[in-house]
Amino acid sequence: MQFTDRLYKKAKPIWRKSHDHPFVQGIGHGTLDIEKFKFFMQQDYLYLIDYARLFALGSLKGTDLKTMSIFAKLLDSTLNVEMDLHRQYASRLGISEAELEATKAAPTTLAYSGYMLNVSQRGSLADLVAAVLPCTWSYYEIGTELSKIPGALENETYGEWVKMYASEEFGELADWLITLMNELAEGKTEAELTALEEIFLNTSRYEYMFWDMSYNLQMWPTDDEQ
Ligand SMILES: Cc1ncc(CN)c(N)n1
Repeated sequence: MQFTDRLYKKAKPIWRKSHDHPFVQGIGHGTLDIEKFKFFMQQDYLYLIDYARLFALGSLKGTDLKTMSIFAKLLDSTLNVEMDLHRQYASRLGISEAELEATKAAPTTLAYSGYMLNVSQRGSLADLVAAVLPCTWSYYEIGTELSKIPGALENETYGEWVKMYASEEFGELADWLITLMNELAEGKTEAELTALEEIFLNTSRYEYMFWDMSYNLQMWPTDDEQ
């Protein structure tokens, strides 16, 4: 059994909750309230800025040119393909690029990005990959699953989103990170593997919280005006 099989098995109940979340199902069935999607897009844009930074850090921590160049590809793809989808959606939804970048981070966005960056900055390349893997892998799984719902890919509002995350190109990025995770896990002690597993489970939990935050338009409970 590969290390990522073990991770997948452990995280499955959490991932299942994300798949079944009304936000995710609403995208697949085209029934999601557009205000919730707008909120998600803006928060996700902020999240992706830090997610891109993680790939830059991966390139820095990589010890061979192949690893460095694949992280560079992940960085480019995040900044110029995935975030472009957000920019296009924002323009369709009447949000300017300046507004997108000036979005105030919600507590879950801040906590999730902060956790990933903290683990990756003070840890090893294996810690970094364990932190980002649920993001890429679970989105590919969600995209693929939603793409099987009749009409999901053709939906006027959410079809492009489903297409992006179900695409072969996005799947290749997830596959590459899976392979790297298994390579980096080789020779590690059980205690080290358990620590990686905990990071993977934590970002899986944050993934669920991100859907839930977006569905509930959850900002700071302390501020009246957001
Ligand atoms: C919160 C979150 N997690 C993952 C992804 C996929 N890159 C994303 N866009 N947003």
